[in-house]
Amino acid sequence: MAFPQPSPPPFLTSLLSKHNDETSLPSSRPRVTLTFAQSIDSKIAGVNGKQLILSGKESMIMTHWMRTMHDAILIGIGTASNDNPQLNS
Ligand SMILES: NC(=O)C1=CN([C@@H]2O[C@H](COP(=O)(O)OP(=O)(O)OC[C@H]3O[C@@H](n4cnc5c(N)ncnc54)[C@H](OP(=O)(O)O)[C@@H]3O)[C@@H](O)[C@H]2O)C=CC1
Ligand SMILES: Nc1nc(O)c(N)c(N[C@@H]2O[C@H](COP(=O)(O)O)[C@@H](O)[C@H]2O)n1
Repeated sequence: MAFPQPSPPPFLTSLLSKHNDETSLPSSRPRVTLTFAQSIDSKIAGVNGKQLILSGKESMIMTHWMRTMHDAILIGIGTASNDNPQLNS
C-alpha cells in the first residue's frame, strides 16, 4: 500500500504515545492494539466468514500505519484462511 505522507498522522502518534504513557502496566508487559471494522449491525465478516470490505481506503491506510508502529501483527487462523492478508505495511 502506498502511504499518502512520509510519517503516521499526528492523531495516531498522539493516541499510541498517550496509551504507553498512561498505562499502569509494567513495561515488561505487552501493549496490544486491537483494530477491526464493524458494520452498523455489529458484523465483522460476511456469510461463512467471507471477507467483507466494510470500511474504505482511509481506514486501510490507518491500519497499515498502525502496523508500522507495532513490533508484531497477530491474526487468527480463520482470518488467515478467509482473508489471506498480506500483513505488510
Ligand atoms: N472487519 C475486520 O476488520 C476484520 C474481520 N475479520 C474477519 O473475522 C473473521 C474471524 O476472525 P477471528 O475473530 O480472528 O477468528 P479466527 O477464527 O481467525 O481466530 C480465532 C482464534 O482464537 C482462538 N480461540 C478461539 N476461542 C478461544 C478460546 N476460548 N481461548 C483461546 N483461544 C481461542 C482460535 O484458536 P484455536 O484454533 O486453537 O481454537 C483461533 O486461532 C474472519 O472471517 C475474518 O474475515 C478479521 C480481522 C479483521
Ligand atoms: N480497516 C479494515 N476495514 C475493513 O473493511 C476490513 N475488512 C479490514 N480487515 C482487515 O484488513 C486485513 C487486510 O490486510 P492486508 O492489507 O491484506 O494485509 C484483513 O485481513 C483484515 O484483518 N480492515
